[in-house]
Amino acid sequence: MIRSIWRYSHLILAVSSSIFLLLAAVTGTILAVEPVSNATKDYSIEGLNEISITQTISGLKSKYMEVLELEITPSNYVVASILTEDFESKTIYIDPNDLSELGTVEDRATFFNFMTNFHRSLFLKSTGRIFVGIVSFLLCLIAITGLILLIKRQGGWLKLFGKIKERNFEQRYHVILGRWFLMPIIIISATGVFLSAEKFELTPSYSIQHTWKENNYDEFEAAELSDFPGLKKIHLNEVRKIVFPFSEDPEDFYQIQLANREILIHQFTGEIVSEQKYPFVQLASMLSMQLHTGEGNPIWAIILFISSGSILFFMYSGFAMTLKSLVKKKPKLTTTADKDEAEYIILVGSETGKTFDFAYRFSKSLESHDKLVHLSSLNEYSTYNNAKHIIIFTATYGDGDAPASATKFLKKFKQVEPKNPVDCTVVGFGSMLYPNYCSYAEDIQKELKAHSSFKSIMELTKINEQSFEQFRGWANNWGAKNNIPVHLVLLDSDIISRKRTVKFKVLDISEVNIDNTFLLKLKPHKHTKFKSGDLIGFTPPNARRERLYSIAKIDGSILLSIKKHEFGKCSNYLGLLKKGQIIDGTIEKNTKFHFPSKAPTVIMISNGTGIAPFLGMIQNNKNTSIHLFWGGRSAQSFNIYNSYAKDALTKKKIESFENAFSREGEQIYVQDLLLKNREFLVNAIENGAVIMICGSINMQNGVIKVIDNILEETSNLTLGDLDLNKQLKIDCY
Ligand SMILES: Cc1cc2nc3c(=O)[nH]c(=O)nc-3n(C[C@H](O)[C@H](O)[C@H](O)COP(=O)(O)O)c2cc1C
Repeated sequence: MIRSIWRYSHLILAVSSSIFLLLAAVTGTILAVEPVSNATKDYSIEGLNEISITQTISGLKSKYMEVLELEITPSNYVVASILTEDFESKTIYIDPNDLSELGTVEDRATFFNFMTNFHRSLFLKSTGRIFVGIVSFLLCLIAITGLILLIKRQGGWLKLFGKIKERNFEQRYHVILGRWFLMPIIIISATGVFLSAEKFELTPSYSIQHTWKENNYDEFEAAELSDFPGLKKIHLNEVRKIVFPFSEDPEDFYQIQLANREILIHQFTGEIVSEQKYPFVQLASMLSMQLHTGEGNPIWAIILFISSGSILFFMYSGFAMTLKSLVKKKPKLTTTADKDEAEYIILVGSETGKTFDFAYRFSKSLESHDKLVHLSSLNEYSTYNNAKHIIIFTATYGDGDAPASATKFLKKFKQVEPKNPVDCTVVGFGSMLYPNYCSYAEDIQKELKAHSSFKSIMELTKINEQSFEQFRGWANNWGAKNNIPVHLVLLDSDIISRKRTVKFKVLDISEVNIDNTFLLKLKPHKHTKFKSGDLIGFTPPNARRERLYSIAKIDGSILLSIKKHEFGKCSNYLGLLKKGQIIDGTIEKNTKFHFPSKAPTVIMISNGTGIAPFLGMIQNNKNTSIHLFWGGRSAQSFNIYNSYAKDALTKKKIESFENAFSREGEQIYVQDLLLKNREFLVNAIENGAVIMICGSINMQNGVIKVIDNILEETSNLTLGDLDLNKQLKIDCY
């Protein structure tokens, strides 16, 4: 909720100021070039701290007929306004060491004058200046809210420069540029606000009032300038400006502006007549000007240039992200039954709506079996007169917080007493990139388990990064448990992305093994591109749904490992195929699960039919060190893959291969093999190994848990790091 407030304020401020902000950012970027180009002039004087001002003043006075002013710029240029013997008035750069003239001060380029006017007032005079002042203020607020959001997103100040979780281009670079340039932008905008406020006299007024006793200086004993006590100790590096006495009137003094004060010096005696410190507001004004323009500090000017330019990117990426979230589909909530007639209650916690898509597919598949289903958000949790099953799908946000449509759930859950006991299941949608992976779903699961009216019929299932295959795996398990064959429906978006149908010839089909698994070898009729890890889809006659299988590319053909399911229309249809028969199928690229040929080591972890894509990858391996772990019920379960494994070992395509059997011998799972090999595993991961996991969702959960624990105990790396470094590839169902 609080995060939403920051997010909405950030967005509203950005939208409302966008056009002016765009103009201010473009002109600001151009103006930042000026101090950099000025810095390229070779007038900068070194060693100003060794030149006393008495030396410079007396030198100038004897060289020229009259000296009006001497200014030391922030770039250490020494600029003198003088009158020559020919009564020519000039403003020149000088070298105070030998008083030579280095060049004439040129008028400022018309282009930069034009840009400054545009930047300050958009050529709209006072109205424009007011606009620009307001836009600076808004920019300051946008940058501050942005920084707060960024800190929250990164998990605190200390993690500001930590790993970035965002993958999407706009999000990722919004964060990357944000952490470098938000602070300079806050400085640019805050100083801009100050300068505008000063222009409209909204800041306290200041002017230095020097006082001295009149007539006190009419009589004096003149001293040599070089002996002036007030001037002797001041060096040029401390001076901003010296205004020379206008006439020989003893009450016309040298006015010397230093960094924090101004002094008046008697022009004949050298006595300090008055000394006044600048008020705080004046110091703030001088500092604001320097910080806002970058004058005299080319490095800061370059930072200003990049920061102003980055505002343009923030505007683009911010609007692109907003647009994407605006065009996202409204959650579908059309289900058959109202809350008190439905037997199946599906409750959803979602921030951006994607979890609703999953819930909707699931609800439609239940409805296809004439079940009465009610779908709503978790926030609408209530009593349900007829409910037998409650299925909760929820995402996690922030630091393990509830997503927008679930923020009220836990409070309501404590207040609402259910009418009947119900079976319940929780599915967490999250991302392993976050330390609190699916933790809001865990919180809900805990609450449900502690409540006597709710019977958890399955352990919590976690779906990483909206993996449809993982979700399908969960749906199949849920279906098996409740005797409802769940066929997840196609949505419009799926239909658009459906692939071209290709004809395949059956080259071979194996016997079914003791686990009801068989191998099917196919050859595409026409030239069709595919790789191990891609998916092939079949829609059996009279079925509405396509079923996907992971491909192994063996000798240029497709090898599939298929487990026959009791209700599996597709697996039973494929099981009846005969050698030479032709079937239709579609190939779906699955680039995220292709073999990482540049990795030094690949660790393949699979169970059951999940070994299939690995068999193809292993056969085509050139020089990657591959370690294969496989889990199944018994040694006999592996028989259908034996010839491939032997071939791989003899041809040295793999370096090691270990089996875990759950129903014989040690009765262990594949994750137990990882525990046994923990040292090897950590070492390989730290040296860039890629881990590929293929098989059942339960196996995936077990394996991920083990890897997570091993890393936590023995390495600085986290699962999130592996995902980010593309060292983790998962294809489970
Ligand atoms: C800003 C942000 C914070 C997130 N925080 C977490 C988190 O703490 N734990 C987690 O498991 N997933 C986290 N996620 C991932 C989402 O839960 C995941 O992408 C989910 O599928 C989104 O579902 P939705 O689109 O229905 O909101 C986060 C995502 C974003 C964009």
